[in-house]
Amino acid sequence: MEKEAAILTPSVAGKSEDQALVARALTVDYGEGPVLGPLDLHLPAQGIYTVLGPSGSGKSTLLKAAAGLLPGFGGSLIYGGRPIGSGKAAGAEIRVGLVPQNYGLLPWQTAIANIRTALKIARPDEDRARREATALRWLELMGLSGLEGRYPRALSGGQQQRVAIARAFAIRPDLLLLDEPFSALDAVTREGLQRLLLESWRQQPSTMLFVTHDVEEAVLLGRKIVILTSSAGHPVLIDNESVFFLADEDKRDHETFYEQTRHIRRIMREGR
Ligand SMILES: Nc1ncnc2c1ncn2[C@@H]1O[C@H](COP(=O)(O)OP(=O)(O)OP(=O)(O)O)[C@@H](O)[C@H]1O
Repeated sequence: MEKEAAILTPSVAGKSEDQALVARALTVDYGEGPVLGPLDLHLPAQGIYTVLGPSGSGKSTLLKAAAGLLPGFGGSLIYGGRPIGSGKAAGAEIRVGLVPQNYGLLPWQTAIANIRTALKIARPDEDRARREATALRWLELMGLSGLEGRYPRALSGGQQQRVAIARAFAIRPDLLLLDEPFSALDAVTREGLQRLLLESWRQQPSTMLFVTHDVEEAVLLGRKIVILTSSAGHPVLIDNESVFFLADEDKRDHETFYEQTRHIRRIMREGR
């Protein structure tokens, strides 16, 4: 186990504390009463954290707050020691990659142009050839070679979703926010992308908040699992290291994986 942990854990010693994503008494109210919180979280940097909860429990709202896209919220949200503001993107200092539920692609740009645009904004100092190679590589990794020149309207839902994932990864963000990123994909593509996500994270360990409805996916990918309950209130934070540090090929068949999914299903049923 120790050997595996050494292989699988990126070297983040000393970094994770001061770079953590921290929510303190975070509350969100769109005008008709609180829909999230008060929420307290401390998620060390460079970890994958999966977020589960019933429909309407505030998962997307949490991601929007972390992306700095809400007009306002109560309490505080801090990443890397800096407050994430409201009403504006999280700020030039924090590079944020976001895969929203509706993919957020620019409809007037082709698949590759969507990635180019994001790279131009997030990596203005990189030369053009490098940005182009990055965009092409991510499209290829997502199984989209040959579709670079297509506009979003000429792509299937699952293809659009993969362009959005490619765009988010390509910018090498500090904070990667994914809202049900694999929901439109078939089971085989989904499993392939789950593996790719873990591999990419190991090579480029960002702090990742990953919203999903799928308990197995949450257990497979998360180092910790945040469970939001149906009413605004206390989230449950589950330590999932015993599964996280298993070798990928063993995870799904492992007794620990099975036990953890059962445990989480029970919490989701009982709300605590
Ligand atoms: N812009 C908005 N204005 C008013 N209410 C909103 C807005 N966005 C979300 N809500 C409400 O806030 C609550 C939380 O919504 P949110 O989308 O965060 O839930 P979710 O857990 O992501 O749901 P789902 O799993 O269905 O995607 C819901 O009751 C929703 O109706």
